[in-house]
Amino acid sequence: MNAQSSIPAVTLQHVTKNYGQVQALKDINLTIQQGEVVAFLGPNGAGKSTSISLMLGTRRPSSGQVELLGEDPRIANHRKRIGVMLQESGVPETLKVRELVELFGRFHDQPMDTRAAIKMAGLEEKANSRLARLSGGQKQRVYFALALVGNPDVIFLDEPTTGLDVEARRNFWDQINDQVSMGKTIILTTHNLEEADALANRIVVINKGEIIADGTPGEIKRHVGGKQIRFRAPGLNLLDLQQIAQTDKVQHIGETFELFSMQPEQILSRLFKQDIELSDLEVVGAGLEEAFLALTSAK
Ligand SMILES: Nc1ncnc2c1ncn2[C@@H]1O[C@H](COP(=O)(O)OP(=O)(O)OP(=O)(O)O)[C@@H](O)[C@H]1O
Repeated sequence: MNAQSSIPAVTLQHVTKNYGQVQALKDINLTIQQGEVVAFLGPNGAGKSTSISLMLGTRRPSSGQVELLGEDPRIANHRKRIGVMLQESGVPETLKVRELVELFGRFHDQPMDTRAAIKMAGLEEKANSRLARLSGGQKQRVYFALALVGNPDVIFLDEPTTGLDVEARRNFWDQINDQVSMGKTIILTTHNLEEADALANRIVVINKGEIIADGTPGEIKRHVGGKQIRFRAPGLNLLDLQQIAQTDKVQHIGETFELFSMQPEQILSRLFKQDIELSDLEVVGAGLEEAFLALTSAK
């Protein structure tokens, strides 16, 4: 590792951000190394966009320290090493795709060839179209090309696939994964659990301004307990099951009970000992969605 790449991409130390009475971020501590692909995952209003804006230096923390590539994020020189795809881009819609990509490339010292950036974003057929004539999904690709064209070391993607259909989303994931395989640092925000799982090697779960989990997708899934148990038991009520299972992570959906446990065998054995009749029994590995729900509802 050379000295350049040993500098973290981002550090946040004891960072808080208040908007008037609203405490959007509460004492956040986080280091993202270069080469990591990190997804900020959280519900609406969790503080994801605020975190990104602090990392980009477009907002200042109320207290604490933020560094981008080892320096204050507002240092102009550093801005040349980052690529940003925000939800609102504000770029002129009268320009053609090729013109826009070329223009953005000029803001950087070592831009990519315009054609290469257009190809990477899968926009070859639209290169001569004006932005105003593109669909929402195609515009998102243009914003992606604009984030890439400067050949950045660190790429920020704020909800990159919101509003895309399943196929467009998967195509977009392929393009993001191409950047991952080139060793770029990628920091993205998403509500989409499948997206975090598909792209990131680290997921930071944020809720109500606090980091409530930070790990690989596998670790996040394990955080909630190893297995999901699902069954029907007509004679059983929720409180009794919570007592038998010794957990309150139990849900009653229609006639089906669902619970999470690291020791599903012990719970099942206790249920059988009490002669509780179960039907439609399933024991499966807990998914990211269950992990996320359990994490955010625990707070
Ligand atoms: N400019 C602002 N003025 C006042 N409050 C704000 C401002 N921006 C964000 N907030 C508040 O700060 C909190 C965090 O918002 P933020 O936009 O960072 O969340 P988010 O996780 O990105 O949400 P979403 O997924 O909905 O985009 C919310 O309570 C929000 O209402």
